[in-house]
Amino acid sequence: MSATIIDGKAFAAGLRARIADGVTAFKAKAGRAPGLAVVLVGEDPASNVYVRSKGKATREAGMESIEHRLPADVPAEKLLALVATLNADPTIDGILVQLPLPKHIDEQAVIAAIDPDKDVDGFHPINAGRLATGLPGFVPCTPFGCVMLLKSVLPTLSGLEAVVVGRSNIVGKPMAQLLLRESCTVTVVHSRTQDVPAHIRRADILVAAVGIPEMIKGDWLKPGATVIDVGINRTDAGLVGDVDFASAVEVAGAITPVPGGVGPMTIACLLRNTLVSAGRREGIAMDEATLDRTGL
Ligand SMILES: Nc1nc2c(c(=O)[nH]1)N[C@@H](CN(C=O)c1ccc(C(=O)N[C@@H](CCC(=O)O)C(=O)O)cc1)CN2
Repeated sequence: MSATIIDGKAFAAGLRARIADGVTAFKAKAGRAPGLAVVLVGEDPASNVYVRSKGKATREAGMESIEHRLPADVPAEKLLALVATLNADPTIDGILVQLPLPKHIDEQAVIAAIDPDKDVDGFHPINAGRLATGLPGFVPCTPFGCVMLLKSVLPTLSGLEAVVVGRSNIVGKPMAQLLLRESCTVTVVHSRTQDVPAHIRRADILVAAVGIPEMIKGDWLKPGATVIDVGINRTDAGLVGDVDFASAVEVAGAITPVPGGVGPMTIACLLRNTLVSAGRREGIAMDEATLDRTGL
């Protein structure tokens, strides 16, 4: 048996087209484009690529992209002052500080300084609390994209056993919350978990976000499971996920590839959150049901 390959690149292209339509409608009503400010500190090569891609995708969707690049040794106060300026700017609907930040800057303090209603990354503790308590807010882009991909291949998530591998604030924890919101039975596996394969073998849905190249093997999977691989690991053999694709594709029912699976959804969902933010800030109802449609 060979699994269905979940084409995140194609799904993200469809979502971005719906966002572009939404932006056109927003502009006609608001008389301005939604604005996304992205802040990059330092010269991390991967972050550089992601920030460039975000700017390009933002402009292609018809939005305003504002980029701020600060040197790696910038004092934290200067970064916090920039965030305060962006918070106060009425033309900015979304603020994103690219992670990771250099070691001398307290990431949590920077995230907490962003206006929660412009926090299109969904990382602010207020948005984490809103997600945990079922209130409307912003959901982190990567897990949000994972749920969209899951819904594109599964008729319902309700009642399914879901295992999330990894407990980061960016992916693992919000992913678990989102799956709970979809009425899954959720287990979070992490570095102290005993007998990880035994947990994974129970999973109808597996989300791997651990950052260990090809850690999860095909014979750890429940046959027919839906596998979402969030890992992006650069190895001598190229870019690989957290799941050993070659063995997993023979056992899973559906699986995301790396690259071309979850990654493209991250930027598409960022654009989605920015458009929704602009709509909320201007009192213009955006059709979230259409934006979040799960068919291609
Ligand atoms: N403030 C944030 N920082 C970071 C986030 C985030 O959501 N907000 N996520 C990651 C990096 N990231 C976006 O910032 C990101 C990662 C991967 C991709 C992507 O499209 N990946 C491609 C492969 C691209 C490659 O060759 O590297 C794929 O998987 O197909 C987009 C965005 C950490 N920081």
